[in-house]
Amino acid sequence: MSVDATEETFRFQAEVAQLLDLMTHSLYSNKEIFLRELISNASDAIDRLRFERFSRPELAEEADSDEKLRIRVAFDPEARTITVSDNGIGMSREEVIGNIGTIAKSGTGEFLKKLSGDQRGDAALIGQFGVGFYSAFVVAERVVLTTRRAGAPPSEGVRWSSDGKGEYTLETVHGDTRGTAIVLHLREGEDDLLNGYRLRSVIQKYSDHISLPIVMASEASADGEAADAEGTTQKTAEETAEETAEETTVNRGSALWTRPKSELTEADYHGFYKHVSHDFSDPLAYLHAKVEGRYEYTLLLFVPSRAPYDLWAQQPRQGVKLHVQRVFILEDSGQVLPHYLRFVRGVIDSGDLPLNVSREMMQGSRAVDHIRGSAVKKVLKLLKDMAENDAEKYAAFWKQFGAVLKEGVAEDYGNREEIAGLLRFTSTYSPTQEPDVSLDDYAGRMKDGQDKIYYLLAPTLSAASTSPHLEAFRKKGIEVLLLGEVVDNWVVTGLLQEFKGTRLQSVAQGVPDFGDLEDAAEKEESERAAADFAELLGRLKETLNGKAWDVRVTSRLTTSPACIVANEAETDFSLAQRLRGSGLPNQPVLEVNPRHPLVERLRREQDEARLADWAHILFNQAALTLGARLDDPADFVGRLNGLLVTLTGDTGSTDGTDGTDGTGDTDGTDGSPGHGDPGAEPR
Ligand SMILES: Nc1ncnc2c1ncn2[C@@H]1O[C@H](COP(=O)(O)OP(=O)(O)OP(=O)(O)O)[C@@H](O)[C@H]1O
Repeated sequence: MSVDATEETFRFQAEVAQLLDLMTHSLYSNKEIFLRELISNASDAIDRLRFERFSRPELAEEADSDEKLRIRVAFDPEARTITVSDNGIGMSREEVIGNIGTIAKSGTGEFLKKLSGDQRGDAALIGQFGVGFYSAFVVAERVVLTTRRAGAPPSEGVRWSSDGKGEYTLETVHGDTRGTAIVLHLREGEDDLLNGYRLRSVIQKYSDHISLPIVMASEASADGEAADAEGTTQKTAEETAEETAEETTVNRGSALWTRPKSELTEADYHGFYKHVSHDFSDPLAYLHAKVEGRYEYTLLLFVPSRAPYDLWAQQPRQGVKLHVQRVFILEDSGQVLPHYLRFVRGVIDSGDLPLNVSREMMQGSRAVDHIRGSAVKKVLKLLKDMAENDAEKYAAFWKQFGAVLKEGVAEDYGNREEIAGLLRFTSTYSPTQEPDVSLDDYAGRMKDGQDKIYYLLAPTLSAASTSPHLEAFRKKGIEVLLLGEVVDNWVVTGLLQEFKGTRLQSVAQGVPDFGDLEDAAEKEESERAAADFAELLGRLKETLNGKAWDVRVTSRLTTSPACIVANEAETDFSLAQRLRGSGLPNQPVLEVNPRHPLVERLRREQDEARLADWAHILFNQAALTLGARLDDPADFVGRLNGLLVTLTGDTGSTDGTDGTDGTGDTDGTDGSPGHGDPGAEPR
């Protein structure tokens, strides 16, 4: 290629510079993966070329009759370079600027924040993020990429060059051939890579499953024999015939998912997973199914062992690649697998779709509907089998993806029951906060006479597990599911009001209903307490007018004086709270425990102002136990301090019995307690 005089210098996007720096340090112990990454990109580039040829026939004209789409790996011991080239789609100048030297992935900022500087942890994270092209700098001190876009004239070749230190140069060059060549000028001390045997074995280890041929120049037969003696590569007769005298295909080169399961080892599947997912770790589970009948398709789907970095990003990448007759067509963006299975990676290959299928066409396609239905069922079955046969593995899955799977209860009505069976919760029976209870577990150990599945929603699991609402349930030994994730609201309130015929009931909504678990004596006691406390309740209600919709006595508390619950007709308070963003239900009800000494004492409180202080303090305390925010924290503190000073009796001026507030308050303007706090403003 001849060089054009115009050379421009650009700076890397700040994130790229940061990532490059981290990458070169944290990936060093696994430096060979640069080859896997560059081959993977080359393979994607050829896939894209094949796909574009369907919609742009003029690109097809470019192809020679004997054109062989391939990836080539070469090395030059003299120049100390390794070159990875492909005859795929190539890049225009704009594409080079947009793709190389820029990170266009959503969630990059958050991802970078997670990096700690700890080498091992960062290496795993970076692997998950997808190191891609930049991994070349782990072994290279300079990388030169030369490319020409398919369909572009030879005069529009582009050369990108950088030492990875913050800047790169671009120049226009004469590009004789379509595609991309990446030349790595190795760092000092990396000469062990300049070895055909080594490169072949790295390719076979990481890239054997790439469905395109990866070719290398044939070396002295000893080298070739050594590679074959590894026994990892068996070529088809066709492939062997295609090889030139100078070049041999190093990998097997057939689409892995088309091969019979019996031929494939776990290592084959794991290697392929790393290619499709750009993940470093092995998958947690996978399924490989060839379906024949009305529609014919192959599924090779993986459940990763760790959540991808962008799982919660606005537009997370869906990781299933749709193929039609082995040709890559597009990455699923929700047409094939639903959003709640967005963590699944893999390949779906269909023989029933046209090669020029577009996202729009997929929407109305019966074949796609059928494949989707079957793929979802198979993934749910895979998870069910994992849950039944390997609880530890399933717990690991749940930790990473449980919150996403819960979305399925709302998103996938048809599979609601199956998904509900896969959910795991922490309950009052759990020894730790680990979610280890399924709805079936719960249903299986319900008490005689218990007819509901009880749950408590709270902003966090800790708030749920210490909530006063659980007191009576704990005393009666009734299990309660503790729900502390945002998505739990949607799981229980709207969509999963019952599980296999048993109703779900919040323990913080309406009047507690223990069904047959409440005996006659308890009922009688509750009724008597309601009558005995009627006057106090009326006074409290008046005081809390505008704050609490009602005040009533409850049997749900044993040790706490009060709690806040949602009104029967309301949605569960936790949902309301999150919708409003405040912390309390729209029309909360304050429930007081008639057996608590504080409540008992209040019944005798004659001083209306002091009663008002107690009422507000009880209300706000109850709000705090919900993990809610107080609307008026200063008022709460003022009232509380006022009462504390009264209780200590050490006011310096009064003993609290003279009708004043006993706070040492000197202005005496309203005579109400609560103003002894020097910081509190008058109400
Ligand atoms: N050989 C190539 N031919 C054509 N385009 C390429 C090639 N290599 C890289 N690219 C372009 O550069 C982009 C960035 O590559 P990079 O390897 O950094 O990330 P990626 O492949 O998109 O994702 P990942 O980081 O997960 O590997 C690619 O998406 C592709 O558009």
